[in-house]
Amino acid sequence: CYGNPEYNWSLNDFELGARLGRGKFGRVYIAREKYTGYVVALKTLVKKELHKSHVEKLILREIEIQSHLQHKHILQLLTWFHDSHRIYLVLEYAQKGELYKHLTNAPGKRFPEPLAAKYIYQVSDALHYCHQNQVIHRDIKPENLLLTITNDIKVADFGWSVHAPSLKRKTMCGTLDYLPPEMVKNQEYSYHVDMWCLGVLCYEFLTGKPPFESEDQDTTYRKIRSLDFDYPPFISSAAENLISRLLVLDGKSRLSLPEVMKHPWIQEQMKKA
Ligand SMILES: Nc1ncnc(NCCc2cnc(NC(=O)Nc3cccc(C(F)(F)F)c3)s2)c1Br
Repeated sequence: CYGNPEYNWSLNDFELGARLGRGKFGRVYIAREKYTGYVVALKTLVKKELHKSHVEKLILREIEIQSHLQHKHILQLLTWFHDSHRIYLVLEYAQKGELYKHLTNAPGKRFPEPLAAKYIYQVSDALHYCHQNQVIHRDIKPENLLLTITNDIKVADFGWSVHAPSLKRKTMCGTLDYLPPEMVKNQEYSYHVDMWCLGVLCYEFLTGKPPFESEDQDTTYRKIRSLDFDYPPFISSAAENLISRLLVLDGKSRLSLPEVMKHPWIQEQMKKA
């Protein structure tokens, strides 16, 4: 039966539904496990694609890391299997899908402060749990956050996460907007990279744009290294205080996650959420 760890899952155990999204390496479908009727998200990854981009090890590391993490704000990897062409990740289904779609559809492409604070709190909670398990996520951004039916955060896609401390280059990555200075300079880094990304995320939630966004990569790099960004007039001073204590060039001087969760802006705004 399905309880025993030796059961070999296969595509035959699932009825595939609509496509939920597509990534560079494959697609995500909503699916139903035939025996229990349990609804999941099925992420398919094309082996040839993974091989071409030399990321096979990353997917195995993701599976290894994810199978040890269990937290209410981390999207659960339920199981995985593969066939001749593909690797399949059987994931918890987040009913409200990708958070970035809600961000781009929001008025002014930004969240009201109470909602932004709630999300930052929940991402901080998930990251604190990861760090307690010696895992750095390294890729916190709106595209990797999902929302449940109750509008709560699920941190997803540990494809780039590593065990701390690390020097692993994040070679092929989408946007540079979230890269911390220590990674831009290819220096040794640790958990603090996630705090930097949290600062970038908070700024983007409140303004609709990441702080160092520019036309070209080099300008983005330069702005990150010189901390060249400013706050639009509508940002509250409490929010500005939190962001300015996360977007700090020296990783060790960034606010810790418990301090983020206790920050006055978070506490104040969550009362209104
Ligand atoms: N509504 C929804 N409810 C649940 N899930 C949804 N989408 C899937 C979210 C994901 C969770 N985990 C993921 N992991 C990877 O993608 N890993 C990945 C991918 C490529 C390469 C690599 C690597 F090989 F480079 F590491 C690793 S995607 C949606 Br929409």
